[in-house]
Amino acid sequence: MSVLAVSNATGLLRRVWYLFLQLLVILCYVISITDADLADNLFEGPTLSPSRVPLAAPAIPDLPLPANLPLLHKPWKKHFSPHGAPAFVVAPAQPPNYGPLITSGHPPTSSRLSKPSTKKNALVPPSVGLVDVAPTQSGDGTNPTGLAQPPLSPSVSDCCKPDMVLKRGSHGCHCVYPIKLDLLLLNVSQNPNWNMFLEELASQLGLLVSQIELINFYVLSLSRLNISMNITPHTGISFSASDASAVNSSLALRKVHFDSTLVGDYRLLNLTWFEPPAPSPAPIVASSPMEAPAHQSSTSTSVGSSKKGKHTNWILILGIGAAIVIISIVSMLIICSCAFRKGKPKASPKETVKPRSVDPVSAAGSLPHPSSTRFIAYEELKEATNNFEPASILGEGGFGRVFKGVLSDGTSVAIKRLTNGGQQGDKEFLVEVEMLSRLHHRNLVKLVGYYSNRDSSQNLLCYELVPNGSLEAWLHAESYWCQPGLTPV
Ligand SMILES: Nc1ncnc2c1ncn2[C@@H]1O[C@H](COP(=O)(O)OP(=O)(O)OP(=O)(O)O)[C@@H](O)[C@H]1O
Repeated sequence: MSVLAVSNATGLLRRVWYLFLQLLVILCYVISITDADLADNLFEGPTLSPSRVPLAAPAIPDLPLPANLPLLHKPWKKHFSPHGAPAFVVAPAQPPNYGPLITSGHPPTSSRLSKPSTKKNALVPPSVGLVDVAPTQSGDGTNPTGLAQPPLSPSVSDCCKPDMVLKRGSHGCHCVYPIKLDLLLLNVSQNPNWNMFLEELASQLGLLVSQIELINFYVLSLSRLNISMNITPHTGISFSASDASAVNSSLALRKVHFDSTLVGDYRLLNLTWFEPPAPSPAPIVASSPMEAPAHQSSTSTSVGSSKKGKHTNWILILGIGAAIVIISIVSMLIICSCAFRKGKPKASPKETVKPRSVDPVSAAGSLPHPSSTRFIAYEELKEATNNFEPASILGEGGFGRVFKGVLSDGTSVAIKRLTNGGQQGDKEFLVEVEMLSRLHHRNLVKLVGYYSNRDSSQNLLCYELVPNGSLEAWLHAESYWCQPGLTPV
């Protein structure tokens, strides 16, 4: 393989290597981005727990979520955090700011709040529940406000999976994914009709009353109440994105109006939309009750799903990386093979010079002749020097005698007849002719032409005649011209 081809291949390899490094950098960047997403997912995991529903919601725009929420990459649940959540509102996940008006019938304990979405036999309609669970009315000392408690659903068991609740009115353990709502009621009357409240809420949200379950409440002041509820889907196991968005929109923009004699104005503190974790419906019936707290179960489930996502992402990253490496290697091989193929014709500098500068054979038995100067027939040279008569000798050098002559076109020339140098001499002669024919300088005698015949071992060079003899002749005139066979020009 020639030096040229090797250097070309090295350059290409270097380029391919740079390309490979660039791809590697891009891959690292992709990995870092994906890692950030993974970190986000992991961070987000625990927040999926119903017990960690954020109350101090981040600021969000006033506008409700669009009706067509993205269905791809759906989170397991979505928080529709309304705007303007009052800072003094007590988070459901945190110990409420109990004042002297805490109701005694159903003290809102944090343990209840940690499992808001699981209920046992919550099949009692609100009206019945109201009768069953309503606390003692005002004036009993336990509830100084005299506020009638909302009809909370009975306590529950852990029949359902995390984030799921029992569907009201169903038989067995029929679990569904709810929408969790936290409303701040700003002007609750002394003795509100909670049934009417639920009816108004359900009708304006396009729901059935049986779909709404009140799960907790905090009394914040004389007329303020923080109430939590689950809304279960009428059909299927979860709400669609558009349904959830519609509920969020209606409440966030306060399109739902309650009778002023009931609860007055309100604020949507939090809305959480739960969804099945996979596109395929989640199993409806849970296998066994869970001993662990719902918070832990849910958290572990979330982390598990995050791990699944992480695993999938890593497979994707590894796949992309492997593809890049394979493509790089294949490209490198292709480029190398192309380079070597290109390098072959350029075999060697020696070989490249010959075909370019030497013509095909001009006489039988002769080597290829140089094209850069004129080939003069032997007969013409013979004629020009009178058959190389001794009288035309100009001098003699190391390679042979030099004859004075006149070519057929009248050019006076000095013809150097080289002594036999053998086949190797022929080669060297032709190379020299090639070189001499390309040399042009005012102090150099111009080569007019040449004659070469390998068979007869005749090699002659024909120069321009330099009149007035040589410098040596002028310096040593007598001794020079006295040499036998030499005559002044
Ligand atoms: N172009 C020329 N015109 C006139 N005379 C020439 C020319 N070339 C050579 N001569 C004469 O022929 C003699 C021999 O020349 P040649 O070139 O063969 O040998 P050289 O240069 O003297 O020595 P060497 O053989 O070592 O190169 C020269 O001394 C010169 O007198």
